[in-house]
Amino acid sequence: MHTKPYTMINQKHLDLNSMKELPESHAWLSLDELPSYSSSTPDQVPVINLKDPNAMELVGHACKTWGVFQVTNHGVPTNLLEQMEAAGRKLFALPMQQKLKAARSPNGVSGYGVARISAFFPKLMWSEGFTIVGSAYEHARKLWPNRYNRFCCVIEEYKEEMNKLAQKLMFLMLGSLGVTMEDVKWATTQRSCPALQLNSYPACPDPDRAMGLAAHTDSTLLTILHQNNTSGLQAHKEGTGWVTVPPIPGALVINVGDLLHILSNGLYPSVLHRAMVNRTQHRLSVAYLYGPPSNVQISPLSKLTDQVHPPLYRSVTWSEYLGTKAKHFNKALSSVRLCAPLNGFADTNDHNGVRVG
Ligand SMILES: C=C1C[C@]23C[C@@]1(O)CC[C@H]2[C@@]12CCC[C@@](C)(C(=O)O1)[C@H]2[C@@H]3C(=O)O
Ligand SMILES: O=C(O)CCC(=O)C(=O)O
Ligand SMILES: [Fe+2]
Repeated sequence: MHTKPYTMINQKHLDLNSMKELPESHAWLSLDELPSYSSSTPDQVPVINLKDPNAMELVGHACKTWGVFQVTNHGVPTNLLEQMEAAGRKLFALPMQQKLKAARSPNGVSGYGVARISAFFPKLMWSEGFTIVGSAYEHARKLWPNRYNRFCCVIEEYKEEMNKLAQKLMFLMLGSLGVTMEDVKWATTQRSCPALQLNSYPACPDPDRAMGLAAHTDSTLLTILHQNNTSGLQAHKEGTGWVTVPPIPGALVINVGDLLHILSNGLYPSVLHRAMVNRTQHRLSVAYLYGPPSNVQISPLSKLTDQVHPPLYRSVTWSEYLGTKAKHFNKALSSVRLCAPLNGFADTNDHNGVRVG
């Protein structure tokens, strides 16, 4: 019987795990499109113990200065993080043909596939992803016809714990701005429809020319990221450049997303981040993308605006913003901006200039 060589299932779904060389389709010309500044004191992403009596103040400061921080003592059981990681590992270890049974449809949100931001770049990324919005059941059944139950249970439990942590973080982030949960009633009264994004970055034969996940901001209020023990996540800080967010066992990474940027009227800028790959280790990450209920209008909080600080953004719903992001990618935030910044320069987060590939 004639069997086709397995690596190329279709143009976009190369089996990266079996590649001995970097194919041209994945060879990026330049990975460093944004400047890095040398500094004698290395700048490090803050690590915050959520049981610290000053946690609110520390969170506020981290949101203002970095837009990213790590949290410890967050209340999510370590064994659940381990189970989630194991579930992701099991999923990505399936044969490509099996994974493609749960492929994300061209206009769909959930399922297996390449990074959806690939459409904005001339080169492909060294990663594969699996997105879950709502129930994982339909896709899990296609992946494991007789044994999908365990996977679905872990996902549900993980989402439940992440939702609790997201609420806690919202309380701290808004509290540090002097805003109460009363001022944002939807945050406690209506449930949001978060997304879970599992990312797999196989070991790469030529990591200096490959990109795991290109620089982007998340469209969320906040994102909670669990990374395995392999580094790769980098955050961009104005005046510093790209900084690695090192894996700390048991800690979770928190990103400020575009909707919190809008809600805070730019006081908490969303963080530009990317994932790099390495030669020897397989990296795995799980992102919980948390936003408001999809049809709630999000605009700069009135407590944060006055005549001197006018609202900088028009109101948008999360679902509208996701559409804008899908169309304009890193220009989405400036596309909903009302007034030009006072300094006459682009929005701090207007990363239109990011050129890659
Ligand atoms: C809710 C969502 C946010 C997201 C688009 C999505 O519908 C589901 C996946 C999310 C993700 C994860 C990787 C980075 C990102 C930019 C992407 O392409 O898909 C985000 C999207 C986002 O935050 O806009
Ligand atoms: O893998 C990572 O560290 C980053 C993942 C990420 O940015 C995302 O899923 O939005
Ligand atoms: Fe992200």
